[in-house]
Amino acid sequence: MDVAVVYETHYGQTHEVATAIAEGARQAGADAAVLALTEVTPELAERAGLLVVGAPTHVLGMSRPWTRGKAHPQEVGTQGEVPDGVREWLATLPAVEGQWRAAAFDTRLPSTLAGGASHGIVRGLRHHGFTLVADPEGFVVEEAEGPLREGKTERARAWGAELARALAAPHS
Ligand SMILES: Cc1cc2nc3c(=O)[nH]c(=O)nc-3n(C[C@H](O)[C@H](O)[C@H](O)COP(=O)(O)O)c2cc1C
Repeated sequence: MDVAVVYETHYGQTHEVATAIAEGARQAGADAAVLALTEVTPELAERAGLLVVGAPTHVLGMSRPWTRGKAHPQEVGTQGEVPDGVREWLATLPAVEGQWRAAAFDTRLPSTLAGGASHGIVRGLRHHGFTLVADPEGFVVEEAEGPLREGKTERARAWGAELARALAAPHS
């Protein structure tokens, strides 16, 4: 697999962006897969030519158990369980010493004070030794539960194609 687009989502918006990124990567000739956090093993993450990691912004950054609980109050009430988010998943990655490439994105509200989960994702990926091939991207949602702002799906496709082309370029 050339490109693995890994996502956390609670209302489906980040999944939608991840799907569009993979479509764009495929249009540019890459073999791309979209994977939920629970589907990605550290071994698979390490094998992907490019790991693209995305998550919703919660309280200016990556989600935490209590913010995920806010997004799933009915589940917390019944089972007391909140699925892991990208913050916990990043901690499971192996150290890869620079030879593996990655990029990060997030979804966020349309506010200058929105923050962005992608900054924390970038820090986590760098911490594990990944080389970032692009600046992080934020995709705006109109409301917490969506929809994506008009034009963002197209932007995600174009970004996916840019990433695939960066992957095809020689290692720098
Ligand atoms: C508890 C909680 C906190 C949030 N905090 C922020 C925030 O600080 N900044 C922001 O831009 N969006 C914030 N949001 C909105 C999310 O970014 C939005 O729900 C997300 O982009 C939707 O993506 P998803 O459908 O993949 O979960 C928050 C949402 C929740 C549930």
